[in-house]
Formats: sequence, structure tokens, C-alpha cells
Amino acid sequence: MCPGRLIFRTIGATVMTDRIHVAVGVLRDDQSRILITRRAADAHQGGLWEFPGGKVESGETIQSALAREFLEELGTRVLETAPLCEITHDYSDKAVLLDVHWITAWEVEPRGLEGQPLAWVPPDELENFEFPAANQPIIEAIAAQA
Ligand SMILES: Nc1nc2c([nH]c(=O)n2[C@H]2C[C@H](O)[C@@H](COP(=O)(O)OP(=O)(O)OP(=O)(O)O)O2)c(=O)[nH]1
Ligand SMILES: [Mg+2]
Repeated sequence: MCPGRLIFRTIGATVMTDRIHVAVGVLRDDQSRILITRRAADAHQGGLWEFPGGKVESGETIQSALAREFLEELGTRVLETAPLCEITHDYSDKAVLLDVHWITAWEVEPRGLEGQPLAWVPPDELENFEFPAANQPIIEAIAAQA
């Protein structure tokens, strides 16, 4: 059985759902500002700010998923990563495992290649932005390590 598989028991029925494995990258510039981007209005958790990343595809490592997502979404080449934290969170419609890594070496200035707004934010100002509920522990982990 897939390790991320959840079983929700309801009265008289068992509903199975898969936990979505998401590679999330926290990119810091040389002034210690953190890159955040805004999710499209029609996406899951739409309109909220996020750390860039996306679903890990079958056969990918976290590092290769991060490299692919940063290239696709931002044009940035990820050269090196380091683990930050892992968050499991159950939304009413989806269950996610956010595998969060610092992007410790990178090249090519990020641009919003999918039309998404970007912001560079000092760690202690992240709390002023609206993120999905799963992100609160990530923001705390960043503040603790920044
Ligand atoms: N990338 C990212 N996803 C997050 C964060 N917080 C959070 O709850 N999520 C959730 C929202 C989504 O359900 C899921 C990631 O999906 P995604 O929309 O980024 O995936 P993707 O880039 O592969 O997009 P797509 O190809 O499916 O359109 O994780 C976050 O900080 N960054
Ligand atoms: Mg994404």
C-alpha cells in the first residue's frame, strides 16, 4: 500500500484518498528575503500566497521535482537544496504532505512565468500575508532558522 494512503471511515462506508506529495522550496536572497508567489484564483487554495513548488511526479526525487517546478514556474535553476520541514495537513477536499526544502544555491532571477505575482519578504513579515492553513508551521520554521 502506498505509504501516503489515508483511510477515512464514515458511517457505513470507507472512503480512500491519496495524500498528495508536494515539493515546496524556500528561496532566500542575499538580503535574507524570502520569495513567495500568489496562487491562481482558480487553483486549490486559490488567491493565497505560497512558497513555489508543486506535486512530485512518479519516479521523481524531491530534488528533481523542485528543480522542475522552479524552472517551469520561475525560470530559476535550482543547484542545491537542504531539508527544512515536512508538514502533513488535511484540507476538507485534499490531504497534502508538504516536503519543504531551502533552496541553498540557485541561478537565474525568478520571474512569474505563469503570470503569478511574486514578492520578496523579510521572514518576520511573512505573517502579514495570507497563506494556506498548512503553511503556518513552515513560516514558524523559517523564522526559527532565519
Ligand atoms: N506549491 C505549494 N503548494 C502548497 C503550499 N501550501 C499548500 O497547502 N499547498 C498545496 C496546494 C495544492 O493542493 C498543493 C500543491 O499543488 P500545486 O498547485 O502547487 O501543484 P503543481 O504546481 O504541480 O500544479 P498543477 O500542475 O497541478 O496545476 O499543495 C505551498 O506553500 N506551496
Ligand atoms: Mg505549483
